Amino acid sequence: MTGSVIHGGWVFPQLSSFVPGRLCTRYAAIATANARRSFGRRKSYLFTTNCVNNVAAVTVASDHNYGNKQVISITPRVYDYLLSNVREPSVGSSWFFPTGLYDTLNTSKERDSSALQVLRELREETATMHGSQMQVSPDQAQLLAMLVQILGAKRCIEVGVYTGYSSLAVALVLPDSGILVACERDKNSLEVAKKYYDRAGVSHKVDVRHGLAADTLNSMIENGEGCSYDFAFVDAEKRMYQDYFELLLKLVRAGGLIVIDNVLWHGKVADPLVNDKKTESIRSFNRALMEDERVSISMVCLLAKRT
Ligand SMILES: C[S@@+](CC[C@H](N)C(=O)[O-])C[C@H]1O[C@@H](n2cnc3c(N)ncnc32)[C@H](O)[C@@H]1O
Repeated sequence: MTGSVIHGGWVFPQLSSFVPGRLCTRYAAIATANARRSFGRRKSYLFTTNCVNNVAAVTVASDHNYGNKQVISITPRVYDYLLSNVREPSVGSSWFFPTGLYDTLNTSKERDSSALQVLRELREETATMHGSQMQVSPDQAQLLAMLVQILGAKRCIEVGVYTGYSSLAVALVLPDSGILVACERDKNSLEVAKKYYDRAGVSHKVDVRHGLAADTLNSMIENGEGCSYDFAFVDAEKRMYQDYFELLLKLVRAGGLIVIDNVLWHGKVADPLVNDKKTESIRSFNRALMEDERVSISMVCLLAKRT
């Protein structure tokens, strides 16, 4: 079975030579699963995202290796510009397109203006917390939400919720009948997430699962939920990526989408001098994906600046 491979996105050659301590790259790939032995023929997509944090300068000239495209410098100014074009909700804005959240919220004037700001408020509260750099950036959240909408997803899974920013972005665009299974091992973070699900009026769409994500995913499979999900986002333990991927391939339907974060891992995967366990594990995961004919993949790079 042959899977089509989509290669898109941005290239950061010689990444390790650019202020490596200040670069944090995340990557994601899109994969199409063409076949599953135990679940029959299927097609799903895996999408992985990158984030480059605090990039001082990434300067690369045009090069025929990159199709004569110039790899642009990403500076804080460029990233600020990008962020200024993100529709994170603010009062009166219809960030998330004509369907989903905004329509729902408009049915209740009371909820309207406050709920539209919930993501922003969650981000602000998270910024004061330990581990806040783990949260996806507004542009990443917007992309996740858009992918969910394009897919028409109703049943979603998130592995690694933290305080809930990415899961809230997804839940907000799900239809009222939609569900997001939110897997997280840290109870305290989940308390924050639940508070904001409530405030945004999406608690009924989020099935919070406290515990180790692999256990939760396994129990969902045992529960007969195979091939019943449209979308999954993975943003948890890096050394578990291959396991999460295999479990999610069983849970996500043919034609579904799996998004995997952090696959460039601060640029370390491209640096031969870095050989720690997490980096090695992500490298090996990326290599395996390249060979995996069950899926079509696409690696893209998103930018995020640490606060
Ligand atoms: C990068 S953060 C997730 C950020 C989140 N997606 C957001 O945008 O705010 C990773 C989270 O995964 C959780 N995590 C790590 N390993 C886990 C595991 N084995 N099972 C469940 N959650 C796990 C951590 O507690 C942490 O909250």
